[in-house]
Amino acid sequence: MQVEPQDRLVKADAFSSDERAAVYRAIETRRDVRDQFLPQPLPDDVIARLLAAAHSAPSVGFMQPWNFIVVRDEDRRARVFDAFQRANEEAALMFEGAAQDKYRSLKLEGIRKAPVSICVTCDPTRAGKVVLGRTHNPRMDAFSTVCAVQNLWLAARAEGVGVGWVSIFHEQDIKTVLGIPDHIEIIAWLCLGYVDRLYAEPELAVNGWRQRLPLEDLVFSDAWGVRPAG
Ligand SMILES: Cc1cc2c(cc1C)N(C[C@H](O)[C@H](O)[C@H](O)COP(=O)(O)O)c1[nH]c(=O)[nH]c(=O)c1N2
Repeated sequence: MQVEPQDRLVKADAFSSDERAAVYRAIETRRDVRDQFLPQPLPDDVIARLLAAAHSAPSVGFMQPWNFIVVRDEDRRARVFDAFQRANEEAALMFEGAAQDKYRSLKLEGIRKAPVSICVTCDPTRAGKVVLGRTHNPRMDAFSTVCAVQNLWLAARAEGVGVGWVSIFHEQDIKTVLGIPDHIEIIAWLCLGYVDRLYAEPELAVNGWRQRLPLEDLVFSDAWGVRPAG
């Protein structure tokens, strides 16, 4: 007997209030971690769960364009740190005066302190030339990969694992260190390790770099610029 697609539907009730609270707690207390990493290694089964969470992400045309390079090797991480340092100096020079001093005072990576890093990449060729849903915006493959990163980030919060996203480097430098082919795009360098303390607010807000915008300033009603009534 043929199984019709609708026979594959399963019950989708709302979560219990405890389950909901857990989801929102992960979302609200997730932080970008630079310095709070504890030295103990992440067990393989924890890494496997985080990668499974990432791999559960939505993707355009179910393209699943991601790869995950788990980097434990200290020498490679040291070379990535060197690439960060070079780029970070270039970045500092893009700010002027007091902002440059402030920028230099910020901690913006935990590449060597975190016991493991995961480089998340996007393969634009994963599902052939024409991909359902990506026909009119090729960047949708990268957006899909970012969804995988966010899944991993939230799952990590629930596991007591901190994640720090580092993007201050020339992509080619990291490709050279990890042997990544030319056509693959690097989406994220993630530093991972157990944490027992996290900032209650984004570290950049705590350090006075930039504050969270009021949500109501960002929400429009029906058309751009139209504020919701009331
Ligand atoms: C695409 C992308 C790239 C980066 C980041 C994030 C994202 C989404 N963030 C982390 C960023 O600073 C942080 O998410 C915000 O400051 C908000 O803080 P919480 O994540 O809520 O703690 C980040 N942080 C950092 O210290 N160095 C970096 O290179 C980057 N790069």
